[in-house]
Amino acid sequence: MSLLSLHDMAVSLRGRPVFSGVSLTVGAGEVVGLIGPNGAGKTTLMRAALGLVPASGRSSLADLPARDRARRAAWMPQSHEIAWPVDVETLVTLGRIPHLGAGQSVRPEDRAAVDRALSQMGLQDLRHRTATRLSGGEQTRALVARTLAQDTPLVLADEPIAGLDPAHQISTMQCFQDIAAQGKSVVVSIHDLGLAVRHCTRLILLAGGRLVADGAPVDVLTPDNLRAEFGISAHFVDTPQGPVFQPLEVLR
Ligand SMILES: Nc1ncnc2c1ncn2[C@@H]1O[C@H](COP(=O)(O)OP(=O)(O)OP(=O)(O)O)[C@@H](O)[C@H]1O
Repeated sequence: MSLLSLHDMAVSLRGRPVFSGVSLTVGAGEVVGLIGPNGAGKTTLMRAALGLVPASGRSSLADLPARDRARRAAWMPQSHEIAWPVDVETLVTLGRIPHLGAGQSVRPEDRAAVDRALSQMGLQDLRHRTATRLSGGEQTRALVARTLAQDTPLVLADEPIAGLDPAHQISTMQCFQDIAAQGKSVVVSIHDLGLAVRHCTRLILLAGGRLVADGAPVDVLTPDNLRAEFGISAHFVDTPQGPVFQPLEVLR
């Protein structure tokens, strides 16, 4: 079952091409890491997939009415700033809006989804704290929880682990794997290639205005791709504890 299908997508911003010719399909049960150097177009690609930025080509999500799209895909933007001084529980409950009718109050199943999301992000003790007064990483976790509470088949998250401590980076990626094990899928832009190879089932490398590679981490993070697109060398080995990837040197 396809949860997202992009065909020949291209975006130009202020007359400057960002990328073109991007086609891909995300099926059920995937954790897809969207990787590429700064400015490669990862954010723009996810926003185009959601219909949030004008694009040519086709996205299976972009043309849906906003409410239907919000029931199919949850979006966590790159900016982890929280605008309103509401408590964490209220913030996370906002993720349930697409499931509620106009004027309908929160139902037991919405509370259950909120509780589950708070627990997945380890936020139970912070649920009554004012979200804007949390630390940066705590605010990020609250926003991930809001995205999870939306309980959609697909999650698109833009650098959701940026700014988290190592334990929360790992547990957030593991949470995405758990979601995938339930048949949902996650597309996550990520700069930490070490965590990407350990937790993503598939990597998509965007660079130089095109989709350079799409496949298993070992097939995408080849020495050639690392040199040509990131300008680095790396140590990448399989160990009994799983794959270990360590960037080593800048090559240019
Ligand atoms: N509103 C905008 N107007 C003009 N150009 C933009 C706009 N937003 C982004 N761009 C440009 O589009 C390109 C892709 O940006 P994008 O944020 O998608 O990259 P990214 O891969 O997510 O980068 P990063 O890893 O730094 O977050 C960049 O060159 C950026 O300068």
